[in-house]
Amino acid sequence: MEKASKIYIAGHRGMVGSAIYRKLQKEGFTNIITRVSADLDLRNQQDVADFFAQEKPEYVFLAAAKVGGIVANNTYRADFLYENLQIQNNVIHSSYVNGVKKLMFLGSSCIYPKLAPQPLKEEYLLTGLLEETNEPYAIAKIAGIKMCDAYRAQYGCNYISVMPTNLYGYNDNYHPQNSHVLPALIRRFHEAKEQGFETVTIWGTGTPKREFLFADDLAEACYFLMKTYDAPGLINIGTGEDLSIKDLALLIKKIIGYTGEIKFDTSKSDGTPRKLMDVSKLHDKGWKHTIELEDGIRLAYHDFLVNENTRIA
Ligand SMILES: NC(=O)C1=CN([C@@H]2O[C@H](COP(=O)(O)OP(=O)(O)OC[C@H]3O[C@@H](n4cnc5c(N)ncnc54)[C@H](OP(=O)(O)O)[C@@H]3O)[C@@H](O)[C@H]2O)C=CC1
Ligand SMILES: C[C@H]1O[C@H](OP(=O)(O)OP(=O)(O)OC[C@H]2O[C@@H](n3cnc4c(=O)[nH]c(N)nc43)[C@H](O)[C@@H]2O)[C@@H](O)[C@@H](O)C1=O
Repeated sequence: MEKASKIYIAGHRGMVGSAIYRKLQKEGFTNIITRVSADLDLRNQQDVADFFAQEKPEYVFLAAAKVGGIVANNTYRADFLYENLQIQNNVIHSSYVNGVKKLMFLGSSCIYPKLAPQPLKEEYLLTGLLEETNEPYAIAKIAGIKMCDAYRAQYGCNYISVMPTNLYGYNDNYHPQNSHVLPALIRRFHEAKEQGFETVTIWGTGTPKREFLFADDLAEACYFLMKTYDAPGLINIGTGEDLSIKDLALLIKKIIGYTGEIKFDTSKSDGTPRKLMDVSKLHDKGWKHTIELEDGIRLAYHDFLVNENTRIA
């Protein structure tokens, strides 16, 4: 990628897309194109075809998707399948039709079988049943990986698939029901502290383990891989370290300074018991994360506070 290369970031306003946008701007790229969903609904095949024919980007970061936590995934099963298939089919196909040199598709760690051996190696894909709560989303993501590989096989497209672990950071989604666990707990502990609630309720048993990568670290990895990785298949992006939801809650409780009690609502699903990524393939290529969890949570909490008054949901 040259500094004047025409780069399209699909989903540039999202947590991941905005982190990639910041990274490319910091690196001095001068020809980045973006569209908000109100102006270009990526579910609309003709509008996407017209956009690509008109703009002809050379590089594409596909960070647009319908994204949410375990309850959102399990509630809007049809939307997670339909919208993500539509978005990725349209962007990947229109990229091929218009000669995009390289495209990066963002998948997710949920593509792996629920009970696969840990840590998760890339070759474990499709070796077992998926976690029920986010199967629609996972099926869509797996289809995206296979579509990139199929367009490489048939048309020679250099379209790569990267699998991030759970992410958090600036511009995260703090919706009380639809968000992921880390932003959800930042908001819940903050509001409990501000309003003097005696207890904070965590969903599930607190025993599942999760790995968390700061979104700006992910953007660094995406930039690194867009420059250096040209292979079919998939590559994991994570920290290689995980912790239990209970320990995550205790860490966020400490950082926010909440002094009440924690309760567990075991009527809510735990989801996958563990999904620690094996990141040796990425480490062997020369990239490692730099932002550790406690520092990252402090940065995310500050961002939450700064944007608290303008938050819609
Ligand atoms: N958050 C996480 O923990 C993880 C995320 N990922 C992946 O990273 C990518 C980005 O996730 P994240 O940044 O968290 O998500 P966000 O919800 O923060 O951002 C999603 C973006 O997608 C855009 N979008 C959604 N639907 C449409 C549509 N119909 N047309 C056009 N744009 C649309 C939105 O655009 P607009 O703002 O203009 O409406 C938004 O900017 C996704 O592929 C996700 O699967 C992978 C692993 C973990
Ligand atoms: C990135 C990844 O993210 C999702 O999978 P997930 O990691 O299971 O998602 P989650 O962050 O929502 O939950 C993690 C764990 O945390 C527990 N938990 C406790 N209390 C809250 C809580 O208040 N909110 C949420 N959301 N979870 C909570 C929750 O019960 C679960 O045990 C999918 O999008 C999947 O497709 C995917 O790609």
